[in-house]
Amino acid sequence: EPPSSEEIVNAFEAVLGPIRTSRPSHAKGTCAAGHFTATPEGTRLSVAPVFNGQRVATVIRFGVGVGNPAGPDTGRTTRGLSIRFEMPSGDTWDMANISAPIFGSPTPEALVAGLLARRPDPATGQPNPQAVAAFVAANPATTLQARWLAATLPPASWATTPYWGVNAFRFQGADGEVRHARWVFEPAAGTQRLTEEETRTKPASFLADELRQRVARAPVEFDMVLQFPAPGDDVTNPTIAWPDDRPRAVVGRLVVTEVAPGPGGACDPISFLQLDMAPGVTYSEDPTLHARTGAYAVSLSRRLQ
Ligand code: HEM
Repeated sequence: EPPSSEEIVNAFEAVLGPIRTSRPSHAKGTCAAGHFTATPEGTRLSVAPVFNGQRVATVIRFGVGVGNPAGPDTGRTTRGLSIRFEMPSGDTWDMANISAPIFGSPTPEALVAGLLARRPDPATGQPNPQAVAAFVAANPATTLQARWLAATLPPASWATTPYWGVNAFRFQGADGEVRHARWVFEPAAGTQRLTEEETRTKPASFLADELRQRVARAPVEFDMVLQFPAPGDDVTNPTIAWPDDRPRAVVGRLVVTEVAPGPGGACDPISFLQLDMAPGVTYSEDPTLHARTGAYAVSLSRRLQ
């Protein structure tokens, strides 16, 4: 039995305290807006309306993978790119992507157990080191994302990192064929990272102003790229990336044209609910994907109370 959405959000609260107004994950963020247009290849590979080749308006949120809205922009955590596609029909499609190719838990069970193992001990206010060590020893897959992040300098800008969707999905093409794929948003500006020294000297909050200045000069753009698995590649485990040499297809371009002048905005009182969208883009068998939407909805209802 996987954990319920309430049990998942309760586990975040056990570590961070009750959810008030900010998200328990990617608590820090800035709203933006823009548009997305599928390439002809995207229209061929998915019959979902978002890939029909027309310009689709988007609500965007750039985030920092911290539990505290005042957390630093310089830490070895993920950055986020969340997108709500608003179809002219009024339908929406949401996604929330991160600046790492892998997730920190192979299953929702491991996510909940990992959070509970890190709950502060009432006596010390700190997690119990034995409980954390025992959990990690029993769940080595939960260390892979942290190891990737420790070995990779943080992005110099929200505009200069790839953002991976991480979970695999099933794309139904115009030919009726259903193909598993993962996506990544590749920055048109190229990948640029902070230097080791900048991770110590940059202010705790620089990403929002950097993006505002950048977008004031010219739109910030990303290519949406699909990656297809080879036989034997695991479509169910988000802690393992598929090798780089797998076939890829550029399916669309995201253009960021506006950044909110300060905190708040259209991205704040919503949650990016990754729904199972039939037809065109549906869930794979990855169990963490199935756990997301319900947990995001419970989190949203608690932070809007
Ligand atoms: C077991 C799987 C997962 C669970 C239970 C989970 C849980 C959550 C929750 C509760 C939130 C806060 C939602 C809100 O209040 O609106 C959140 C946000 C977020 N998650 Fe996940 N998550 C999971 C997997 C993932 C994966 C695989 C990714 C990577 C692509 C990811 C990326 C994000 C991002 C970027 C946000 C911030 C969204 C925003 O900007 O509003 N999550 N997650």
